[in-house]
Amino acid sequence: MIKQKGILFVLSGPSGVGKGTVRKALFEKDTALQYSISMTTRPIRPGEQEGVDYFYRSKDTFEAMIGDNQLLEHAEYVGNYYGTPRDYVEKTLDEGKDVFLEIEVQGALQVKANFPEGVFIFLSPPSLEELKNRIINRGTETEALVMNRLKAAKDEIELMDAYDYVVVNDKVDHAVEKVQAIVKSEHCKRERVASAYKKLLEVSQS
Ligand SMILES: Nc1nc2c(ncn2[C@@H]2O[C@H](COP(=O)(O)OP(=O)(O)O)[C@@H](O)[C@H]2O)c(=O)[nH]1
Ligand SMILES: Nc1ncnc2c1ncn2[C@@H]1O[C@H](COP(=O)(O)OP(=O)(O)O)[C@@H](O)[C@H]1O
Repeated sequence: MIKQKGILFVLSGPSGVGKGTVRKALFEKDTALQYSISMTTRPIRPGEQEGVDYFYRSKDTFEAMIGDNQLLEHAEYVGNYYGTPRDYVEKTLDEGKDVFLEIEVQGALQVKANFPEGVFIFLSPPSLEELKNRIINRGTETEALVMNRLKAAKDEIELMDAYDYVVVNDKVDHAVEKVQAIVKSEHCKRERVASAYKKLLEVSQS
């Protein structure tokens, strides 16, 4: 019997909406999802670790990887590059394990164009006012960068339609539960399709 490939889940949405927070809370629960660690040219922040939060690389190294087609997608976001190493994703899906990406909107749309069978989840803020508060409270950005990120967020929210699911991040626990429900439902859907396919083959062979 052919081994089934894993499912690619993509969590995306504007900066500051809580993607990182929701993803970390999701991975603290018992989950079989495999997180794909991204590569970035942005400086490491206090408390972050190489190979845990990101692979931190120079602009030259990043551009060489783009040239070698080693990234599944990449985007320039507020002055820095971010990208998903292709090898890890392909190898893990081939092993039958689900992969989870947490990326910004331009990158998610590139993945969708190349990998339409993925499951695309848009994490939405309860309001733009709350999004602004979250970015300011996080305290990682200067005032000019906060405004940049908010401007980007308004454009990104307009792209919500391209996603399979929208999850509002009102409370972290609620958002995590909704993402878990999506993962479960996608597995059920796949099992139903696989079992219907198996039955059809049995009928045609009898
Ligand atoms: N396209 C793309 N975006 C990414 C990737 N990794 C992280 N991002 C996104 O890049 C944006 C900026 O990330 P970061 O600098 O860590 O800031 P923060 O998420 O706002 O704390 C966020 O929206 C991330 O989700 C990636 O591999 N590809
Ligand atoms: N549901 C929520 N309610 C209140 N604050 C939140 C919620 N989710 C995330 N936050 C806070 O918002 C800020 C941005 O979250 P973060 O996970 O860094 O966003 P992103 O990864 O989308 O840029 C952080 O300070 C985080 O603690």
